[in-house]
Amino acid sequence: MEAPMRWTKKYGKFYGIFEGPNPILISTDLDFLKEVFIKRFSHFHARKPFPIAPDPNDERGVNMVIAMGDKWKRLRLNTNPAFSALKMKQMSPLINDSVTRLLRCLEKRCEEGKPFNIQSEFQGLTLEVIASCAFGLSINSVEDRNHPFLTACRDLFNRLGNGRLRVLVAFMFPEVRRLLWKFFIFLRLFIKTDPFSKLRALGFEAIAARKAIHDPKKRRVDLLQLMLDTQINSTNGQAVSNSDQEELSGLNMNGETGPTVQSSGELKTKKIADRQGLSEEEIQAQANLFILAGYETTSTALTYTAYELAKHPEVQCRLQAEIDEHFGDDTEISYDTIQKLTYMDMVICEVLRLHPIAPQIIARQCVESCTVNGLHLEKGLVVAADVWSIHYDPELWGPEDTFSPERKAHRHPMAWLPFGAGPRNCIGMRFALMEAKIALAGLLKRFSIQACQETQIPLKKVERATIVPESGVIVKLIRREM
Ligand code: HEM
Repeated sequence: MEAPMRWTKKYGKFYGIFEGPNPILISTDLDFLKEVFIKRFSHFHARKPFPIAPDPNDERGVNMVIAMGDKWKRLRLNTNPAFSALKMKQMSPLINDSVTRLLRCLEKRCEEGKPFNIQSEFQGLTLEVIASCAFGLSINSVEDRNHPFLTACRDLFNRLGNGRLRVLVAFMFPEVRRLLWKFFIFLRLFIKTDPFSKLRALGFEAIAARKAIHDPKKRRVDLLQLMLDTQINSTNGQAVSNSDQEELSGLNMNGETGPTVQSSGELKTKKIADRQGLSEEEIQAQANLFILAGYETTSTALTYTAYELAKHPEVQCRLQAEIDEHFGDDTEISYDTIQKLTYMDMVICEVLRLHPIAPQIIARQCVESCTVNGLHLEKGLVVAADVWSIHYDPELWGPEDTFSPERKAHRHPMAWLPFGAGPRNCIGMRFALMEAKIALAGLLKRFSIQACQETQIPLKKVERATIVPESGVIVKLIRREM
């Protein structure tokens, strides 16, 4: 976590490291990063290769994070509409249901009057929400902390943090990556109880269950259904609905240069092929990915927010005033009202600036040699943003590195990177922010979060697949006078 910050202080805005034999250029030069991530995207559309992963061009079972080139573009084009503002609004009642259950649990915590780890409450919430939206499953992990789905996901994230030796071997000898991956797939044929296999099986079950529903009145609007609809639409020769065309125009291999998908190199405009619907294997792979990408990240964002609010009661009071002004006694926290909470937005932005959750993934691989701002970059080179140094840069954010939501009025498009940047940024950003805001509005309307003796300040963090508090965040809840 701290190493790139130290190196940036020592070597400046550009320097290189090797991961095994693989060269990585690390930079904090915002204009250069803007070229790589946004403007020259057609030369940098691949991610840094994952140490142990399937072949990115593999037709089956590749998810959007791993896929490259035309394969990635087709997955993203087909999935983007599911994350539009309209679809978020339609999905928000599902989130509200889970938040209502969360509030009942928090009511009990408050009555007990004892300190508790708020991270595990948020984990129950975000897993329930993403399982509902990505798989159509009702798992009630908000109340049932030992739900097999929740334990499988926790187990999976703990495992992702282990296996450093495997990762080291894969970095040192890139040619064994695919072999290692095939070996693990082979093992899974026999060990059907591992969390990956469980998730995969659940994904296929969910697709089959959804396909068996023929009554349009029973149709749910969720991520799974919207991905299945791409199959129907493409059979009709209409891969995406007209209302989604606008959303799709935002995805552009050329970054900022206009709505048409065009590029140099191998990425050509292939409108029909791009919009060909998703296969079942692909839907299952994306649904699994959403569980992994949406569960721990969003619960961690909520946990860091609780930590900062507990430490800064004055910010919490101002946020509560904003929530009271907009919500009155309504029980349902509507999507439209959430959009009006400008201070809430500033608070979350500031939390994610101080606590980036997945900065290590914000990197691109050069797929075609080129020169960017006078620097020649060879095909295969990985360019990574040093997110920590950028987020804590006093020239960008002012001399204080304390929590101060008001400072948001900013800046360069590459100065704030919690969700990455460019056409390959986080597809779930809108979803995560909506969920976090609904949860916080519900919570802060009824309770105040209070730091106590057990609250670890400063917070120790640990780097696993994401960067999380080492032992959660312990707080107390106090009921508000209404
Ligand atoms: C606070 C919560 C979240 C954070 C901080 C976060 C962060 C990130 C980051 C940093 C990236 C890499 C972006 C880049 O390389 O430019 C990413 C990618 C991604 N995220 Fe998120 N994420 C969050 C929530 C979610 C949710 C809820 C979902 C799905 C429901 C999701 C799905 C994805 C996917 C599929 C990608 C890969 C996109 C691609 O390669 O085209 N994320 N996320």
